[in-house]
Amino acid sequence: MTSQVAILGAGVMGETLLSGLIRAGRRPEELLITERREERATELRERYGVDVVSNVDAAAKADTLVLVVKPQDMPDLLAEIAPAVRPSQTVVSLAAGITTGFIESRLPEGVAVVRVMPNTPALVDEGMAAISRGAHCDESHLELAESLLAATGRVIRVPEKQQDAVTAISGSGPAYLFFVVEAMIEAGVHMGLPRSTATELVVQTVVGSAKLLRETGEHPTVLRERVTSPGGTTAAAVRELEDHKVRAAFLSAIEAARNRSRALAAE
Ligand SMILES: NC(=O)C1=CN([C@@H]2O[C@H](COP(=O)(O)OP(=O)(O)OC[C@H]3O[C@@H](n4cnc5c(N)ncnc54)[C@H](O)[C@@H]3O)[C@@H](O)[C@H]2O)C=CC1
Ligand SMILES: O=C(O)[C@@H]1CCC=N1
Repeated sequence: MTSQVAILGAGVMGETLLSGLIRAGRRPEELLITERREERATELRERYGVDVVSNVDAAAKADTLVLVVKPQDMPDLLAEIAPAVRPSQTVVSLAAGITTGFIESRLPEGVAVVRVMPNTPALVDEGMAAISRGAHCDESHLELAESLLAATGRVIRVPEKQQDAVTAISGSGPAYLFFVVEAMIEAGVHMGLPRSTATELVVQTVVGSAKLLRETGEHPTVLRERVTSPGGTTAAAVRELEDHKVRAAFLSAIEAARNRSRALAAE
């Protein structure tokens, strides 16, 4: 029998993982999904050729259970699957804020739980995921989680106490960058550029800058200084950003995300 992976909750992140696993060569027969919304289940069954089953059937059949429901839906999902879960299975949770202890305490004793924080660039195989071990994990469980996430990008291991900060940085991070992109496009439109021109300029600038950061390994300050000619345009812009406390706003925003992650398990 083939080793099966079930994705429980196939919304944005569940589909991101599902599509990545299929791109990486997993056969639809090796995958199962569960989804509360019927029209969404039909859509994914047609798009990927995977079986859609109930949560209990997924828990009974699959070797690996990947939990991708919202943190607020996690208690009900765990209560539903707990009677079918066995200690030979591995449970991988992608939910923000939900600790391995929270999951372990609601499943049979001894089940290995791995906590993961992924992000949406996984959809184009440029994801960043951080994984942490629960109380009953050994190296094989971490490697299993790594092999799932490596299908869609990079994976690092972090102690679980860092996961709320990771969530605030790389989990939510794409949204901050899209926010900056929106603002830059808007600025171009304000100055009279056609929206399509502004969009092309901004998107390629973001992609190019990301590539420059990664490929040179230079510190961002050094790269920024290279763009900033004395008395020039960039210096004028950066001064405005500092005057408007954009750096401080990022610090507060990311701390707010970290605090929200901490609070989610208590809801
Ligand atoms: N969207 C993102 O960028 C990221 C999301 N996450 C985490 O992934 C999880 C899911 O987030 P999204 O995909 O954005 O939310 P979503 O709302 O798009 O997906 C959740 C899906 O789970 C389904 N669902 C809820 N309860 C269910 C149940 N009992 N049985 C079966 N299906 C059920 C819903 O119908 C929905 O399709 C969250 O815990 C979130 O913290 C983590 C990192 C990034
Ligand atoms: O906004 C959220 O709660 C989820 C977790 C990280 C990204 N999206």
